[in-house]
Amino acid sequence: MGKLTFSWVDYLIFAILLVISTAIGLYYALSGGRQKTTQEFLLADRSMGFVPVALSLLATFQSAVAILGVPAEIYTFGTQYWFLGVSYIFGLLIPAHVFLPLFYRLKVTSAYEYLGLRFNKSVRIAGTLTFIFQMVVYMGVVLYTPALALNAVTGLNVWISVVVLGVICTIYTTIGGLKAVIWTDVFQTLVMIAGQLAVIIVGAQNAGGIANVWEINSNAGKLSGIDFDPDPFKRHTFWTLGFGGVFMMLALYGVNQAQVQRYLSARSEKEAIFSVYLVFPCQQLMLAIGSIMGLVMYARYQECNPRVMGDVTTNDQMVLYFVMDVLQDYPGLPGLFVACIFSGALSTISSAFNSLATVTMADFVKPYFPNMTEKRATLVSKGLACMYGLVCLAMAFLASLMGSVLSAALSIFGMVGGPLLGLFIVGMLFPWTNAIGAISGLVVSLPLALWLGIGSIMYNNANAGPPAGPPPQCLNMSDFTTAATTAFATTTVAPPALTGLAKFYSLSYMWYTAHNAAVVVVVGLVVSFITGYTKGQDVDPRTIFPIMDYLLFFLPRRYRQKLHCGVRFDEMKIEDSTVAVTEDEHKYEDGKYSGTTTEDGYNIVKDSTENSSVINGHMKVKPGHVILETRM
Ligand SMILES: CC(C)(CO)[C@@H](O)C(=O)NCCC(=O)O
Ligand code: NA
Repeated sequence: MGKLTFSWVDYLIFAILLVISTAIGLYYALSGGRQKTTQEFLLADRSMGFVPVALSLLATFQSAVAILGVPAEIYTFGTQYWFLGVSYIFGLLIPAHVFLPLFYRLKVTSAYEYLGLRFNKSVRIAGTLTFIFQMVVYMGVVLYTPALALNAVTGLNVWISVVVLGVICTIYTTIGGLKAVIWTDVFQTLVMIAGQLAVIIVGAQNAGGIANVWEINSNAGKLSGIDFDPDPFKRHTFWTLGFGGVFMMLALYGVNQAQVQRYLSARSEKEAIFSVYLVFPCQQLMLAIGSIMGLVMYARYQECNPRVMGDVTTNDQMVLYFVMDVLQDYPGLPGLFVACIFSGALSTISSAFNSLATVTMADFVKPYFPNMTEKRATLVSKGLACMYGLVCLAMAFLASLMGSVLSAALSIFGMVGGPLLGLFIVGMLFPWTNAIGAISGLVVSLPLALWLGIGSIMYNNANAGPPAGPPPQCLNMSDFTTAATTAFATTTVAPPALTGLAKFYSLSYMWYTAHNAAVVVVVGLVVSFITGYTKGQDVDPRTIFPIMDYLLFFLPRRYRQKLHCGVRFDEMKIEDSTVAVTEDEHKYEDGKYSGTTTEDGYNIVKDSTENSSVINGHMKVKPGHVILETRM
């Protein structure tokens, strides 16, 4: 197979992507508040509507890794992976209704401020460092993947792509702030969808129509039924994907700063929740597009696997090989597809730069320089966004060491995102956890997770079987060799039973997040009870999620209250609300609000009123105000 040749139309389309992305950055550098405040640069002035927020949420973790990885996965192993879509239901509902409202209530800028409010400064810093580590490693994979794949099929130098991507992205992120990041995400998402649809349409046409594609895959047994095998060591089953996947989604959509920042950039909490709802169909669409492309690929290569023929050396090159194969005669389309995979990468690393700048600012700079001027703070934020861009370039070198990129990326989410999710879960659901417990949980879980994850990657690389996929019955191919047949024959040999460490390493990577988060929770609770657990009345009720009220909603209030373990949720409710004070309810004297009923029906019995005031007939409860006692 020759290298993919680009016509001038292809170059033009690719150039348009880069020019429009940079132009959006320039537009937001010169309009609105001109990126002069951190509110604008890091939080888009909290002015975004739900549609751009949703598309941006979608684009953050949808990079060239998924675009190249999902079809290759489906092509090789059949459609089982598609069941990951099941996990999106709870994987998005829980972030929308548990994590998001909590961050809004606490008015944080960095998600890890929560850890400071719930535990202490050390836990907050540990959380932030974990996040930085996760995103920096992930960025390396995201930047390197498209560059490597492009190199394989077009001969374009890997480091040229890496530098073009890194530099363009650093520029528009640094000058345009979060508004530019979100609007380029919107544009790039559309390019991603267009590029993949073009390949599917042309590919399906060549294979005799989509119905034919479906039938070929069906006859070959590629359309997997639901696999209910509970074995957690099996890579993809209904449980690993549909259940383990929920935890991966929680780590990404619940507590990852990149996404939390998008929630906070929305006009209102309602608008933010709505954007998460809108992510659901979009995410399903992306998964379906990737999966169908895998099926179309199979239909084309059912009789002759390019991997076995030696034309393709890794699974990650399959998609580009296929694109080159079917789009060659359509000038412009190869360019569109390359624009599509670059869009995937750009929209991910731009989110990463901006969120990394935000946490570094909020968790490391602001607390130590509280009097910094807004002008200087914005300048520092821009410097940070730019610095992370350069770090990301360096990380691309490291990524060249990983195996299959899709499982590598998802493993990173679980290896580092899992322990981080665990910190939030043990904080939000278990009031007894103290700071020592939380830190211990992280300190035990993270190394264990890295050992499991890296061990698994190394073990699998060392024991990688011959290429799987369609049989090499390339009888019509002149370069068919017996070597290929021999290579293929070994795939049918049953894998040996695994024991000891090998068994440990073979835990499905889809369970990583859940497993690693669970380690934090168990260690966190055990250590808390050994070192003296925190009493319910001593934690800030705003940092706890009253899960019992939801699980046991049918119980009468007074029973449920007993299950609050002393956490003063009722006070929080009033602190958060505005109390309606009608004429005849003005029973209070000298600023005492006793006898007042709040809007949600609580009767204030006792309070401390120094921080309260009556505004337009409403009692406004200011931060710091404590309602000492309430009754329903
Ligand atoms: C994160 C999910 C699973 C969410 O659908 C998906 O977008 C995905 O497989 N991402 C892989 C990582 C990446 O594309 O960078
Ligand atoms: Na992306």
